[in-house]
Amino acid sequence: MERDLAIRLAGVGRRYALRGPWVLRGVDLGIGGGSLVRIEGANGTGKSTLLRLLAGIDAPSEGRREGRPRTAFVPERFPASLPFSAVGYLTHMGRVHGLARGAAERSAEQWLERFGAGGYARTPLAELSKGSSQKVAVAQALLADPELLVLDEAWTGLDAAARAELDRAVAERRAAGGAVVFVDHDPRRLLGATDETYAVVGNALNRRMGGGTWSQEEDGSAVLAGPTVVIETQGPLGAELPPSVASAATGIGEPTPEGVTRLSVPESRSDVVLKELLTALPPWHVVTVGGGAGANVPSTSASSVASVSASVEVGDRR
Ligand SMILES: Nc1ncnc2c1ncn2[C@@H]1O[C@H](COP(=O)(O)OP(=O)(O)OP(=O)(O)O)[C@@H](O)[C@H]1O
Repeated sequence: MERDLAIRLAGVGRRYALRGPWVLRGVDLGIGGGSLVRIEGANGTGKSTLLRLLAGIDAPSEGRREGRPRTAFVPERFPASLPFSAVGYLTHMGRVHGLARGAAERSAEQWLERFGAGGYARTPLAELSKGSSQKVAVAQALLADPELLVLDEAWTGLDAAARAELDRAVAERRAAGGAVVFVDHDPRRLLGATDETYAVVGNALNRRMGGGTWSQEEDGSAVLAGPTVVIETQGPLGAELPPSVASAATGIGEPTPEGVTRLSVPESRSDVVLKELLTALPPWHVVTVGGGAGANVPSTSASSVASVSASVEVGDRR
């Protein structure tokens, strides 16, 4: 494994029953030390499944998790009925993470203070409000300085001050060389700081590149506003996508064994992307062009792409 990678999933698949449907398949994901990675996707696509695999609290049905960083996880649902006080639970977790008792107690109290929950330190977990138990869930993950911090909707339920404190804690972890992977329903969460964004689509993980305007659906899920176009394209054997195409795409699928790559592109940029593909040296073959989320364009076969191809002038080549 490369030295600077905190963790890698290699060819990972997960399904919950023998011969059941694959929730995830063929996931290759390397997370570098110090990086901040966002995972997104519609409800039920497998984001939490992916985070549990990264955190090592669930095992892949196929493929491997490589690397053994000291890992902490904030689950989507915190088991608030555990028979502990807040500080008792955190001290216990500190010891599980390898801290001595005194250090665990000090760290527990400091993190509760930081999240504005110092006043609840002696309160039984079962008596805490939802927001206060979320503070304990977050403190639990931070108290042992993890090398890999995995956050599943960790901001949900926190008040504004605690959300800002968690943002600061994420920045501190990264500054110390730790990697942070997160899922959050708010598309603006850590927006300027995120190094990479991946979307779970189908049962695959697509790296999302380029811009796009995010909006929020009524159910709280995030969607890319504006129509998108799906382009299937086949390049010369082993060729990388032209960089201008990669940066314009909002989603890039893993190539099929035949070398066909599926791209999601904002409709407003699809003409430019098609032109870039067709004028690349050597050119990429456009297999299909079709409507993605909210797209106005009907699915078309490659033959109708000829009109785009015909309008491309070689002089435009960059
Ligand atoms: N322990 C489990 N046993 C059986 N099926 C499961 C289990 N955990 C998740 N699944 C199934 O796997 C699929 C993906 O679930 P997962 O919770 O990973 O999605 P998600 O993208 O995090 O969803 P959400 O956005 O709603 O939180 C769903 O169909 C879910 O029912």
